[in-house]
Amino acid sequence: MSVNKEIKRVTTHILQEMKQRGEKIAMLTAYDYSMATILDDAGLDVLLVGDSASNVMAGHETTLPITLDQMIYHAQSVVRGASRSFVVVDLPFGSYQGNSKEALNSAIRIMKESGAHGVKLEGGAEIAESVQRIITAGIPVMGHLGLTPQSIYKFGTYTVRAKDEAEADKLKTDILALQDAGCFAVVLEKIPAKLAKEVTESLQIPTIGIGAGPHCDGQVLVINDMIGLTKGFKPRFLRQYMNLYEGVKDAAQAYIKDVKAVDFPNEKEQY
Ligand SMILES: Nc1nc(=O)c2c([nH]1)NC[C@@H]1CN(c3ccc(C(=O)N[C@@H](CCC(=O)O)C(=O)O)cc3)CN21
Ligand SMILES: CC(C)C(=O)C(=O)O
Ligand SMILES: [Mg+2]
Repeated sequence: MSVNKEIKRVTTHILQEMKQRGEKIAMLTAYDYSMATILDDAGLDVLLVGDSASNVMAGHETTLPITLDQMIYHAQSVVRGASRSFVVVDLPFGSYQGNSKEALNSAIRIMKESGAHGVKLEGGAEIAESVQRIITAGIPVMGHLGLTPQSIYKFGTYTVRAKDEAEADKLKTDILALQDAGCFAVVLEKIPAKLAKEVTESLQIPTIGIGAGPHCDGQVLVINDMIGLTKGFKPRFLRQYMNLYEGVKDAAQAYIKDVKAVDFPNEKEQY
């Protein structure tokens, strides 16, 4: 028995228990080591290495261009910073839609090369076979329904999903398919709060909402959005906890001023 202080890692089992006792699951995205250390220390239950890295890290307009190799690089950095949080990694567009073997290979690469604890895939019944195959290999899978940004060109907009009955019925079928395939949780993005409540109550596994109301078992936001780094991005579902854009800009301008004025470095800041 090791005498080292044990760090109790959040597991999928703990997340199920949280749903059962009504404790909400707090999840945020993370893409790099420094932010992961802060968020892990703050007590986040789950860190998501989101393919939103394509937008907020790389500056792409959509999540489509980011590659599996790039996701693994972000995941490795986050895993090094997370001692307690459960780390989930998005399988990027093009790394799992082909067939279930491709999906399994991509999931295995993420687990083997990054040390993350689970993967997330967008889609419903059409990916259930892939989900099942990944879970059979021992890899925890999180689902993602509602607004699925990897299929943005099928819809053309980022508007709220499953507002009409047909789409809501499809989501209900899809989420059951994901639960039956063995997903440990499902992200619900931009769907009516009433629908999210209904499916959350009907499921055994936790739902994690983003723009899906207060009745989900947990919430997720993109870290850059909630600390106010993504200037001009203020959808209704977003709560901004700081304005880091202005904070960093002010700091940078103070630095410029000090450098130009030969105020920095001073006597104490040199050798
Ligand atoms: N920075 C960032 N935050 C995110 O939440 C995020 C990403 N990037 N990239 C990947 C996806 C895309 N997501 C999005 C993108 C747009 C809206 C959105 O609601 N946009 C506008 C317009 C919606 C409309 O056309 O009605 C809004 O103001 O609501 C929501 C989620 C969520 N993900
Ligand atoms: C918005 C969350 C759920 C996500 O998938 C991402 O950040 O990529
Ligand atoms: Mg994503």
